[in-house]
Amino acid sequence: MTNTGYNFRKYRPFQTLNLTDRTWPNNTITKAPIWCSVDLRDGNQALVEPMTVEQKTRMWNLLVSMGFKEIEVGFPSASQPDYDFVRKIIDDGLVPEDVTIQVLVQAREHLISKTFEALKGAKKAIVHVYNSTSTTQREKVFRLDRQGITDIAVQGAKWVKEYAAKHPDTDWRFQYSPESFTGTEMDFAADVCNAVIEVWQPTPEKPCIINLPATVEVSTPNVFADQIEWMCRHLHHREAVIVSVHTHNDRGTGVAASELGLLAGADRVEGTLFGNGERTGNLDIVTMAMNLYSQGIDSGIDCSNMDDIIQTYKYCNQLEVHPRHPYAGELVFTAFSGSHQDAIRKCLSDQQHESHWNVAYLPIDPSDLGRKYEEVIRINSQSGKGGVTYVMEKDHGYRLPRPLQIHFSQVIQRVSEQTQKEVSPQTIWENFRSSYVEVDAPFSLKEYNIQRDVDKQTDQIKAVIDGEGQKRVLTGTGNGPISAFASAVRKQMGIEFELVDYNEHAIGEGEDTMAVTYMQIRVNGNVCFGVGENPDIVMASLIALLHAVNNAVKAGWVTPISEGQSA
Ligand SMILES: CC(=O)SCCNC(=O)CCNC(=O)[C@H](O)C(C)(C)COP(=O)(O)OP(=O)(O)OC[C@H]1O[C@@H](n2cnc3c(N)ncnc32)[C@H](O)[C@@H]1OP(=O)(O)O
Ligand SMILES: CC(C)C(=O)C(=O)O
Ligand SMILES: [Mg+2]
Repeated sequence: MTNTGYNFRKYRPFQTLNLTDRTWPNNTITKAPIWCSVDLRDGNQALVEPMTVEQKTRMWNLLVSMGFKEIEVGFPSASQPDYDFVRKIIDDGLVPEDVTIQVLVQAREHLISKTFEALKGAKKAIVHVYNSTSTTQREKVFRLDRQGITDIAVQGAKWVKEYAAKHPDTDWRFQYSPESFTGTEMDFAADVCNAVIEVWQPTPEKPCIINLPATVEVSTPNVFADQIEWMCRHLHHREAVIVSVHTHNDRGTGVAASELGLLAGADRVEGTLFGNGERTGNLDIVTMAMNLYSQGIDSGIDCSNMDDIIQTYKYCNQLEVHPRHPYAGELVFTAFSGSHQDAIRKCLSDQQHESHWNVAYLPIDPSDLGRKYEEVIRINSQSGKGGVTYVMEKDHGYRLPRPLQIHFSQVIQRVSEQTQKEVSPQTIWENFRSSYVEVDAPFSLKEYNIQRDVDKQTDQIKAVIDGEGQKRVLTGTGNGPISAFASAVRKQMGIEFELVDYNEHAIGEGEDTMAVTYMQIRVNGNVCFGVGENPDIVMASLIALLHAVNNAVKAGWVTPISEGQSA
């Protein structure tokens, strides 16, 4: 039943910006931005249970190891764990020389004072002060006009500057965010930021950061890009200002908005691993970094141990990573569908001849992220011959000829339809063996002997076969061992068949090398397959032929005669 409150008329469209001379659509991203992880602050403040100091330390170590050079470590004036954590990384010397810690604070003096107390002894730090500037917040929350909101920002900027001056041993940098920027009129956003910039008087040598947040994502990313381009044009001392974007994901386009923000002139992005953060989350830095990586750009962020990153993320945030999460999810490199598997298998086998990664359906090489190729192709009822063939070759070294690929994939298709489940590589292997390799009934080959007549170019075979309670000695002649054996089977066992296809290859190495042979026969219009393996290639071929014959007998397509009967 429809919920009567469900009414789109309750909402109005987002405001766009009339920026007709926008330049960002013509730009491309050619280098990584300055990254700032806000996992320990924005991510943390959105958790059901905020991180303990121990969890924060684990997350910190991960972020440092991944290569982040700017890390917002908390809101130390807000809570004891945040304060204690900041003290811990400073007192225990856990901050590498090339990493700058950042902390967030409201534009309120007692909180700023506490923040500087928390940072005592830091070699360098970014103090990030914010206040809300949007129309809604001005009217409903702060009940102040534009001037009143500007005064809060300017006062906050002054306090930050004054407290910094009292602690000259630290190399300070300042950051300001007009919180709820995307809900703010652009002229006012620029005015507030410029007022703050004028207080700080940044220089190119000592720039400040103006961070423009989509605190709530309210528009399509192109509108956000217009806003960023407009701000970049209107900020004072642009050469001394690092423009940063901080996107959230309310409309599901947090990554797109940050990427377009870079096209529009931003220098820096704030975000979190896998996008953990308020409501629908922040910009997902893993995705954005991997998007760059997959374009041949050094992202500066090391995601090569993706499973370790996920483990730490889960432990610290008590959250899961969705199986479809870009680059990281358990299923994102997996193809179940037949045509995808076929294309992947063909591209992978040709990849060695390519100068760059060129594999259909796989935007990057899964092994770059520590993922195994076993995860790439998995088999269910949507899979065709490509997937089964891939598993047989990748896991076991069996290069099935095309007709057998088609036949065997139908065997596996039936298994998956019956079980209505994914078919594991182990089940594929067991079915392969029971269908073609371990088919020693009703007949099995015990021994054989070949005599070659060099003049006539023929082979005469004598083969001993067990089956149906008797031992038979078959003899036959042909232009090779297989045709000699085939002739003996036809004549002495009364099994009429046509040899359709024969393939073989070696498997294993050195003393363990085995011949694998694939035999396809036609019996009364029906196709049967057999596979033989043996160190001796002739033996392997004869076994394969007998396995194909056994399959025909088992299917009831032919009835062998007993010894003594004539064919
Ligand atoms: C978009 C973001 O992610 S912003 C970051 C949000 N993160 C957090 O809030 C997490 C940590 N925060 C906290 O624990 C608390 O907010 C504290 C401890 C910092 C402050 O708590 P409180 O003193 O109770 O204040 P609270 O945050 O509720 O703010 C209420 C008051 O501060 C004012 N205020 C809120 N934000 C700001 C700001 N950025 N600058 C100046 N004043 C502010 C409000 O107008 C309100 O004033 P009023 O009491 O006169 O009506
Ligand atoms: C504090 C600011 C930057 C923030 O997290 C937001 O606006 O989303
Ligand atoms: Mg935020």
